[in-house]
Parts: sequence; C-alpha cells; structure tokens
Amino acid sequence: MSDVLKALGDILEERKGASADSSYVASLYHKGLNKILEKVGEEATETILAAKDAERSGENSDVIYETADLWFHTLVALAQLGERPEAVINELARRFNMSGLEEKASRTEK
Ligand SMILES: N=c1c2ncn([C@@H]3O[C@H](COP(=O)(O)OP(=O)(O)OP(=O)(O)O)[C@@H](O)[C@H]3O)c2ncn1[C@@H]1O[C@H](COP(=O)(O)O)[C@@H](O)[C@H]1O
Repeated sequence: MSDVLKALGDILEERKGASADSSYVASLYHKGLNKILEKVGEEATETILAAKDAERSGENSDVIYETADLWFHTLVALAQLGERPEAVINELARRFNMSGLEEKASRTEK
C-alpha cells in the first residue's frame, strides 16, 4: 500500500518543475495553497455525501472513489508545504506502535 503512496509522492515532487498547462497537479501548484485547500474542502464534502448515500444504499464504490480524491488532494496540499506521503504513514505507524497493538499482533503470530 505505501509503495503506491511513495510512487505518488515522487510524481507530486516531479510536477513541481512542470508548467501549469502540462498536468493537473502542476496546475494546482501554480494556483497556490488556497486553491488546493479549497479542493480538499470540496472533496471532504463529496466524501461525506457519498458516505451518507452508501449508508442508505449499501453500495460503497462512490464513497471509496471520493475518499481517494480526498486523500489525493490532501497529499497535494502536503507536497505544496514540502512534505511527502511517508510523513503521514510514519505518524500513523508511530500511533500504532504507541498503542501496543503491533506487539500483541506479533505475539499472536508466534
Ligand atoms: N490520483 C490522482 C487524482 N485523483 C483525482 N485527480 C483529479 O482531481 C480532480 C477532481 O476534482 P473534481 O472532481 O472537482 O473534478 P474537476 O471538475 O476536473 O476539478 P476542478 O476543475 O473543479 O478543479 C479531477 O480532475 C481528477 O482527475 C487526480 N489527478 C491525478 N492523480 C495522480 O497524480 C498523478 C499526476 O497527475 P497529473 O499531474 O495530472 O499528471 C497521476 O499520475 C495520478 O497518479
């Protein structure tokens, strides 16, 4: 899973040198952080609406699609601030390790 995020992080870095009309990510960088954060807000709203629809219909494909859009735009925002996806993975790993669950899981495996 994190291989995909790492590869995406590399592409997000590469796009920093690209012209605005050459790619969607490059166009967002050129528009600036406020525009990127506006997209994060839009995608968060779309994710919430899709989750409520999923609850009603029992069909989750749209909420998964919208969540991917949300994650993607948060990663573009972090890239604009000079951070890579690995920073978030590392923070989640730190919390997981702190909870002691990792230790319990490895004891169960033995
Ligand atoms: N994962 C994504 C990704 N997810 C969503 N999107 C784009 O995010 C936008 C979602 O916004 P909306 O639904 O509001 O659609 P929109 O109307 O086109 O957007 P606006 O005009 O309102 O800004 C769409 O244009 C999607 O294509 C993405 N664009 C790119 N990527 C990844 O980023 C990489 C680099 O992309 P480029 O910079 O386009 O080469 C790609 O290889 C992909 O891996």
